[in-house]
Amino acid sequence: MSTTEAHTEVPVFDAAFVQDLHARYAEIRDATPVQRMATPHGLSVWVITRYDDVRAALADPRLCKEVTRIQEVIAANLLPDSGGREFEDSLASHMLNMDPPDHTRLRKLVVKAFTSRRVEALRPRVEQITERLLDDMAGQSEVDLLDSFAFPLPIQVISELLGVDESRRDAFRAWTNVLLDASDREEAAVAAAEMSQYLAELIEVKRREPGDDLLTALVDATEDQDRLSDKELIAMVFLLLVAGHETTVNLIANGVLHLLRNPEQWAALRADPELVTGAVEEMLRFDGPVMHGTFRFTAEPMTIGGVEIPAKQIVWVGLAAANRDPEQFPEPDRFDIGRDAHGHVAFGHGIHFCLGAQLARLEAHTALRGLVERFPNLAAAGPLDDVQWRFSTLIHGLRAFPVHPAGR
Ligand code: HEM
Repeated sequence: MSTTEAHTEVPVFDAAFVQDLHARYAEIRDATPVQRMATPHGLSVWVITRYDDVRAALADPRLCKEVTRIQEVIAANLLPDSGGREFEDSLASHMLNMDPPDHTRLRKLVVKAFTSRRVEALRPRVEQITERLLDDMAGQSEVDLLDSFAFPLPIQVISELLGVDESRRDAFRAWTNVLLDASDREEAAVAAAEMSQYLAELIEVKRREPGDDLLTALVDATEDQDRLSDKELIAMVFLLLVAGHETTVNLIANGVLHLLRNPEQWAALRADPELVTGAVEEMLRFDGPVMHGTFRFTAEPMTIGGVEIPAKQIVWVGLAAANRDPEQFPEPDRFDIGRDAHGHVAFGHGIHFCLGAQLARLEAHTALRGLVERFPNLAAAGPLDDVQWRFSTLIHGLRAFPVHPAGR
């Protein structure tokens, strides 16, 4: 069967699929461990949906990420006449798009700067920002939880950590949305150019005026007389900012959605806010913000879950599907903050395991605890069964989440 013939049959990963994500992935997982799909841009991909296969794939060096080959692999997997967009590569030379030894080298340098101590030192500031946002919500009968709380908290934290000034924060949100969502090619190119220019300026400022911040530490980070080049620094800061903008936001909002859909779980958390640690792990497992691992392709033909995949094929490692695999998590579609969610793959696995996991957990714990203590009667302002999900091939997040902070 030729690549083109195969596409007439394959399911499309589109807005309707995302709207019903977990049920659709459950059907696929029951039917086959690896399913061929197409994106609305006409890209052909293979999706891995079972937990064991997902873990194994994330640790398998035959699944490559090499940035310099992305363009070639994408071009080879586009349907004819798809008019698919080119990959924006000006910001793409970061470690999440690299294999060893380049990945190892960059990760070592950033780990030196992004230490546990630096993250832990942020705790009082994260608490302060959370308190201020909750204060602002207190006087209002209805707010969008995303705009008023879930977005500004991680954005402010990562922006302060890297030294992005206040006046550019809205621009950052707009740029990252354009680059991550299914948006048009010209718009993405403009956003990428504006963002790299701003990042270059920011790095220049830190060179002239070093501070006690992560960006200065990244500029200064050395290992065996090695350091990050300007291009690597720009791509690294871009990666940290995007990861810091698009992930924790949706962890908080998706998690609160499921807590409100399961009022007995919200009541349990309200009665004992110490349950917040387990609640956040279950939020990550049940509906984490990252649906698939990022771009990977087969360096050579390989067999996953008994399915043969030829070389140079794009593979989506289905984190969201794996986290609902009944073989790993009994009754996976039951949201239960008391369960042992240990082993979930919401932060990935292997050499690319999320570098920001400690920061994300710190933010989510603080946010959730603050919310349940301050607004124990928090209630959705719209029907909870009828929420709208954003269309993205990577991020699972709500378009809006109107709530009454003090209850109905
Ligand atoms: C709930 C929040 C978050 C989730 C669910 C999440 C998830 C992930 C996942 C799944 C990966 C691996 C992707 C792959 O293997 O293809 C990853 C990598 C990464 N994440 Fe996160 N992330 C979160 C927050 C953050 C934050 C706040 C930061 C930084 C401030 C961050 C920085 C990174 C970086 C730098 C990598 C690349 C690591 C590497 O290539 O070695 N993440 N994240």
